[in-house]
Amino acid sequence: MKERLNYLDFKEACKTSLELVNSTNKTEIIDFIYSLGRVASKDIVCVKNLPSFNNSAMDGFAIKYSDAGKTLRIKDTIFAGDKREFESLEENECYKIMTGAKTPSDIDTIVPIEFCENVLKDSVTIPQNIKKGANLRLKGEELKQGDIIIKKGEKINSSHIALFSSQGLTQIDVFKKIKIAILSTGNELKEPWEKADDEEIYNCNAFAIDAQLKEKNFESTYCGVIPDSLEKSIEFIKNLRDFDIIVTSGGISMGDADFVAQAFLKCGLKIAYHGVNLKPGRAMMMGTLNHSLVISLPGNPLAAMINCYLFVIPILKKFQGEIAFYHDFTFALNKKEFNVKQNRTEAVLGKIVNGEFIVTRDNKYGSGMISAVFESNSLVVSSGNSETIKDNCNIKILEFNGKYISKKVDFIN
Ligand SMILES: Nc1nc2c(c(=O)[nH]1)N[C@H]1C(S)=C(S)[C@@H](COP(=O)(O)OP(=O)(O)OC[C@H]3O[C@@H](n4cnc5c(N)ncnc54)[C@H](O)[C@@H]3O)O[C@H]1N2
Ligand code: MOO
Repeated sequence: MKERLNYLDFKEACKTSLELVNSTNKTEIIDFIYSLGRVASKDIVCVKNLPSFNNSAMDGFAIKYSDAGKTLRIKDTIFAGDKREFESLEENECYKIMTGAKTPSDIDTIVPIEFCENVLKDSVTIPQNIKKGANLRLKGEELKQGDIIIKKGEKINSSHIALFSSQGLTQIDVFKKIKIAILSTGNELKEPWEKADDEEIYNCNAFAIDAQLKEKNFESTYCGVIPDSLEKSIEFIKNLRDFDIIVTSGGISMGDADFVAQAFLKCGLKIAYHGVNLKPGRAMMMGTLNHSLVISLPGNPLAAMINCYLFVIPILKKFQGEIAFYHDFTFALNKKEFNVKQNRTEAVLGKIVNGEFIVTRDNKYGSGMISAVFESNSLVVSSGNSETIKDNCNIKILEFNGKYISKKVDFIN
């Protein structure tokens, strides 16, 4: 008789998976315009005060507050980019000034042009009711030299790129992209560009996994289908040495053609676990092979996609050097009661709309289905301690587009 998989508790499997992973230490310096989505490998600090000189926030008049309510002589006009040093103002004098222009050192207030009266070529009447210090942007008020713009391990987003440009920082230290191989298994598979007859199915897992990884900024290489034979599988695996992470799907369960675990073992895999007490997604294996991490997902597409989301994304984030790699959850009101398995962690698909969660197809779908994932945008993970998830109560939800955080939180209901 075949040995039953030794199922690991879901929480234990999540913990073990992440413990197997160390952040990559390979770094490179890249041009800032290509740094979007990459992970900073060093703290990057502000090198130029922001702003780097006192300047006007409005088109208007630069005055001394003590001259409010008076008609003032316009001494000169200052434009953005003007590098001249301006003389101190006498009483009853002001400068006309444009947005972004450097302010003379003795002025303390800017009055927008539309608030002034009698605006002539050489004089203007300033209203009485103005606020001292208004509309001035002060040197270093946003960021000072030495302030941290992005910390090591943070993912670079569009606001970081704005800051890099504002600093003239064109060379950014990032972690090198980790190398990920994606493999499928099964003689029944045809590639989407081949012709599949009724007894054959199209390979959907490889492309679903690749797309999920792309959504989170990872690049992967699709290496093809591992053949359903031990010898050929071993040969195939030997050619994957260059990859940091090898993600497979299928061939991991109890079938006579399920060679994946055996083939990896023959190649030297050290198994961390094989089987998780999770529905769907029980057939899951993880281990290390030389310098690579091997993650074997179930063949059933729905289970493969859910396990990719639950396990693979946090693992890759940690490997890539990100500090925020734990799933974060949100609360939502459960609209419809549904049944869950007892004594087994269950990941239930649903849709969260305006803060309300609606379970997909009353939680009655098979782990081979693809459309149930397509109809959903989130997951509820139940503990196995009760039979139902009641309606009209707040439950913890993992959104497919959810956030990742640096501190572990318990997202299980
Ligand atoms: N006796 C047992 N049988 C099964 C068990 C078990 O514990 N005892 N577990 C079941 C569960 S749960 C799952 S999940 C599957 C997982 O099996 P494998 O990971 O070995 O996957 P396969 O048998 O290779 O395939 C399962 C199913 O998925 C289809 N598949 C595989 N790869 C792809 C792909 N790239 N694209 C689309 N579809 C794919 C494959 O054709 C099968 O229909 O085992 C259960 N059985
Ligand atoms: O455990 Mo399987 O992974 O339900 O489909």
